[in-house]
Amino acid sequence: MHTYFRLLSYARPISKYAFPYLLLIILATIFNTLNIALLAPLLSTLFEEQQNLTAIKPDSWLDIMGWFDYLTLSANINFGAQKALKWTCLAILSSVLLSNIFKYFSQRIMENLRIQTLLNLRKTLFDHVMNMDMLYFNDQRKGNIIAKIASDVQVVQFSVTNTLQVLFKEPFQLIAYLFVLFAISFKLTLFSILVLPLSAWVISKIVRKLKAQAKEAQERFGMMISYLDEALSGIRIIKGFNATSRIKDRFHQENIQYSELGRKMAYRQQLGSPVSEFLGVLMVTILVLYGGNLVIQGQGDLSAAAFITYIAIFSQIMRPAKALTESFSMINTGLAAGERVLELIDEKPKHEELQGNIAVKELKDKIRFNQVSFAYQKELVLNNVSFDIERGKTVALVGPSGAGKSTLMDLIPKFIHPLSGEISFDGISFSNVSSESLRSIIGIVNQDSILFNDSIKNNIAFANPNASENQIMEAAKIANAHDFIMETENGYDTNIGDRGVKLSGGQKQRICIARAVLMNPPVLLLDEATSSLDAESEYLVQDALNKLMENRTSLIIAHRLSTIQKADLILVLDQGKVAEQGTHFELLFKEGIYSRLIDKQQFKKA
Ligand SMILES: Nc1ncnc2c1ncn2[C@@H]1O[C@H](COP(=O)(O)OP(=O)(O)OP(=O)(O)O)[C@@H](O)[C@H]1O
Repeated sequence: MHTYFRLLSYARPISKYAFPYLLLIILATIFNTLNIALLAPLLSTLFEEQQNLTAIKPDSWLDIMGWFDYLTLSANINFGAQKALKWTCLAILSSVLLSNIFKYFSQRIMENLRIQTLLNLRKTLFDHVMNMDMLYFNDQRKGNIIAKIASDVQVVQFSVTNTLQVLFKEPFQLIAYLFVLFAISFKLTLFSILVLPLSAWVISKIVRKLKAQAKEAQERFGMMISYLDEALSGIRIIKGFNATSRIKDRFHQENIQYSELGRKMAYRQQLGSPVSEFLGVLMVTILVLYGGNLVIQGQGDLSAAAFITYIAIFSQIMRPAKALTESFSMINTGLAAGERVLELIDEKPKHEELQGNIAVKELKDKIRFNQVSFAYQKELVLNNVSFDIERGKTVALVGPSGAGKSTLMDLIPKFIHPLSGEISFDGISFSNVSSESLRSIIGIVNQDSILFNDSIKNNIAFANPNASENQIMEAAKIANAHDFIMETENGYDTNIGDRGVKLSGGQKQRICIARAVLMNPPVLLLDEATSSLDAESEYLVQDALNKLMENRTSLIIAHRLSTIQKADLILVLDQGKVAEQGTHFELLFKEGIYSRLIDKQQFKKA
């Protein structure tokens, strides 16, 4: 129940919807009940003996059936049977019309509430995911997150608001029907109320298992989205490795399992309806036998018309009862999805306390690493690393694969936080520096050029959406990208496809460089591409990078000898430790790891 109310809190302000909804639903219920209750006067108008009619005014206003009889009989006596029939029909018709008008507007209100919940919940989820720290995504399946935001939320809003609708509406309808039933025959209604809980018990037995199945199904769906995402983003590799049939098979297996679960759930869900229908008819039969006997024996004051009306209403009473039980079966699916959604909302960023609130604007002196260690799990990936990145200088990171270069670089924009030791920015501890301000002065140019399915213009202006066309063009010129951009179909407005598929490797890199040029950050983090480009493209990229690095403080994961040679400081990382540091010639002279790396020609001679 706690889950339910938490989910419902996303429909805030609920009072905005609740009061008008309640009012409309009460009106709709009254008129809906009236039009069935009017069956009795209709039948008596048709079948009553037309002689010696006397209309008796009922004693209490609560005796509605008595009032109906009184009014129709009065009409019958005063205007004749035909006119009375016309009046009754008109009353039924108006009542149906009014009930439907109120029902329609109540549904509109509920729809607004549904949309509001969906909007709020999805926004909260997405905002929350975007605020999580980078390591969170390490342990998460992307598909699972997508499934939660895209589909679970939909299930939640549907089932939660639907239950709300049923919970608000059907009890009123139930009470209204019961009220009329009691008005027709107290004895018979008392008898039937005793049999009602039986059907509720049988149905609850059927739906109990649904929640666990629903949860499993949603998790499977998340898995399927994950496979789909991996398959689509890795399509080139999959085809290249002739792995299409294996991937198809894996997806198919997942699809089968998901469908199987869906089938089991549907079977169980669908069992609810026929069972409750059968139980309903069973109860009506029992009533017909019992009540019919009362009528035949002339016991009690039940007329034939009242008895038929009674049966008509009683068969209707099963509908709200059925809707209630069905919505309880559906709420299980909703709650299972709700728990998955709330699980994500409750996930807290691991290092919230290290966000810091001192805003930095520029680097005046240096970024200092003082005995910094870091571990993703247990094993130290960085071990007591100390060095300075001085303003205006270029520091190159070199070392074998897995040495910890990218990890070290991720520490600077505070994507991850040191396990021990301290990083400081102009003497201010990183834990006090606001991540946002820090990131606003850091430009990142990555190996896997992250581009979005948008125009070239918008991709370059990503960090600076208010940049003018001229500024964008200038940046592209510095990044040696302007010429090829002009050759594309729509120039700067050309769409580059998913992750930039329509561009070559070198072109993608130059767009990323243009993006950094436009951002014009004082500090630059650069991961030099390892993928080989042709000589021409290589030259253009390298030239663009050189221009980008001019007059900036840069930390580079270097793969090119030319970059390394130019660096003010080279940091040789090995198994998480700074094995050597110095300039190119100092390190060559040492004849340590660095000179061996150079000997092995691990660097590109660009
Ligand atoms: N997100 C992660 N979760 C867990 N372990 C990680 C993660 N990223 C890297 N590692 C591990 O940390 C170690 C250092 O990795 P890192 O990527 O920093 O090395 P690198 O020097 O940049 O390597 P390369 O030159 O191959 O990119 C490796 O052993 C790697 O397995």
